[in-house]
Amino acid sequence: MSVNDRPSGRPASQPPKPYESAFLKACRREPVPHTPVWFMRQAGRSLPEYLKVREGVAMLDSCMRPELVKEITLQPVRRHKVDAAIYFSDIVVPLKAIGIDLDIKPGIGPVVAEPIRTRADLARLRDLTSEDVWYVTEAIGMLTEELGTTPLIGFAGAPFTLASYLVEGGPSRNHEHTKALMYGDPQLWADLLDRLAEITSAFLKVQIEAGASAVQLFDSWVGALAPADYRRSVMPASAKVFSSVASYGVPRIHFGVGTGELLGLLGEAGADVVGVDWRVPLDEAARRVGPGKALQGNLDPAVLFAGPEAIEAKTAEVLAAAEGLEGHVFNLGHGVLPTTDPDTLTRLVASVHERTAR
Ligand SMILES: O=C(O)CCc1c2[nH]c(c1CC(=O)O)Cc1[nH]c(c(CC(=O)O)c1CCC(=O)O)Cc1[nH]c(c(CC(=O)O)c1CCC(=O)O)Cc1[nH]c(c(CCC(=O)O)c1CC(=O)O)C2
Repeated sequence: MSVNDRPSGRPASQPPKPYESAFLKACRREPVPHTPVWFMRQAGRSLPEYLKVREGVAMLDSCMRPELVKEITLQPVRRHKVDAAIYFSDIVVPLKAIGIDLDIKPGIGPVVAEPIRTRADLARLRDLTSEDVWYVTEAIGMLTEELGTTPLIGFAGAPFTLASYLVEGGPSRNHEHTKALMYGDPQLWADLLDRLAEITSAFLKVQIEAGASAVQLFDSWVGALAPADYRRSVMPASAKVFSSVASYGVPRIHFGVGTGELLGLLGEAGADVVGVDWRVPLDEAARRVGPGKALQGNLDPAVLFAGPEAIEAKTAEVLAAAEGLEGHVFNLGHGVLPTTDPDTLTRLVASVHERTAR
């Protein structure tokens, strides 16, 4: 059975639904009891309990063990009382699942053994089936049971960011091979992004059908592009991903770093919620995105190192800029930095809840 024709029904003993949660209401731009909060990278290296359960287990191996994924995903929900869980995985997991030879090297990030740069290489990007990622379905089944009314966010890397890892062979500052392909062979580039859009769509569908109640598409590196190039060379693939999951009716969040000039286009690609990094205040971001979308963000993750008074002041600034928004999900402007004191995160959640209680 392909991912596309899987029934979307849940088992007979249905877990309590997160539909009325503050997080999903904010995504739908409905009134909320308080501004919901979650953090990108809320699970992971900032938490001692994460470091403990990860001891001796390689990153990608940990993503393929449902019990461990469940435990790691729940850790920040228990500790910080965030309004949503994010499925513990990594953006390269679906590529690994279709047989791409890659690893996540500690201190470096994803490294691809044989980069994808020619038309012949495209054949290595086969379709993803739900069987390839059986552990995702199993982990999400367990998670939604335990989470009850707390929503679970599924996620995937967007075609451009995945292409950057595949073409460069690893993390890259300037994306020179990626851009060389994009500008130098537009047809091969379009075919590569379309292939990645198919894989990403299938991966998000698996997560939604297993019980994820929102999804976030991470286009982390797309801020490296000018708007005209984004519109021409990247937006069609990202739009294909968003439209492929539209019929499920779950909120679709779109996030990238350094995307101030692209915010309108990130929304236009088909997002219900646009994620904003710390470089653009939320009121200005709302003008750039236009009506009909919620925003997510945008405290600079480095502010969490500045001490309680500065954290409170910067939090108040973010909330003030968010005051007139149609919908606001509080988050950092990018992932939690690994050396962040987790207590600052717990206090931040409580502070946002207190300041915005209605
Ligand atoms: O700089 C680079 O290109 C490498 C980045 C890198 C990736 N996976 C990686 C690393 C190494 C590392 O973080 O040290 C490797 C990676 N992925 C992850 C972890 C756990 C952690 O951060 O402590 C780690 C570190 C592995 C370890 O514990 O040693 C898990 C992960 N990646 C991701 C997520 C989704 C999320 O952020 O909430 C999550 C789940 C977090 C959660 O459950 O709370 C997403 C991800 N992975 C990745 C990217 C690309 C861009 C970026 O990180 O800035 C992105 C998207 C993004 O954060 O913008 C690639």
